[in-house]
Amino acid sequence: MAAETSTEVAKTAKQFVLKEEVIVERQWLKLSETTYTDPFGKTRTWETVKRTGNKKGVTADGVAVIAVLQRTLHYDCIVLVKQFRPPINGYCLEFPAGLIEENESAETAALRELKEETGYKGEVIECTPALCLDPGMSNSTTHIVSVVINGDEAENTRPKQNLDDGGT
Ligand SMILES: Nc1ncnc2c1ncn2[C@H]1C[C@H](O)[C@@H](COP(=O)(O)OP(=O)(O)O)O1
Repeated sequence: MAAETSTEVAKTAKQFVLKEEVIVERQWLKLSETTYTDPFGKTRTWETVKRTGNKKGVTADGVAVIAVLQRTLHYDCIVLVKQFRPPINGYCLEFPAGLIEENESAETAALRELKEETGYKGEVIECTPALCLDPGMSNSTTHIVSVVINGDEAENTRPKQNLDDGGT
């Protein structure tokens, strides 16, 4: 690595957002122009995507569930769901996931989404803090929730999905 020389400008300025202007807002998402200061104190802009709405009593936008299915005489399995995702015009194999509802805890949302998307009833083991998985584009946050499923229990032997319509 090159040694710092006296001609270089020190990157010392504390960075912060000055303003945010909404360019377009629709039902689910909005695109904004975020004006912020760079490390040298210069004003710059960023294109930012945020979810619309201001849900009360939630600690993140969504949850993703790492669910381990445990059954006697079987290897443990991680449960994934296959879903069509319009932004990529293709199908994804994903952890069961979804948006947290108003005043719902991450743990409750995780078990609800797991039940809706896979039919399994799980038990929460661990939950991460809210994680921002794509901060270069969005402020959207997710809790990753670890769950175990007792596959020997009667209600987990023939799980059935129970999805809503999805989309608009
Ligand atoms: N960008 C978007 N465009 C259209 N519908 C959206 C959307 N983001 C979310 N939705 C809708 C679709 C779903 O009916 C609903 C909630 O989705 P979800 O099941 O909680 O999350 P996920 O899509 O991760 O499974 O929100």
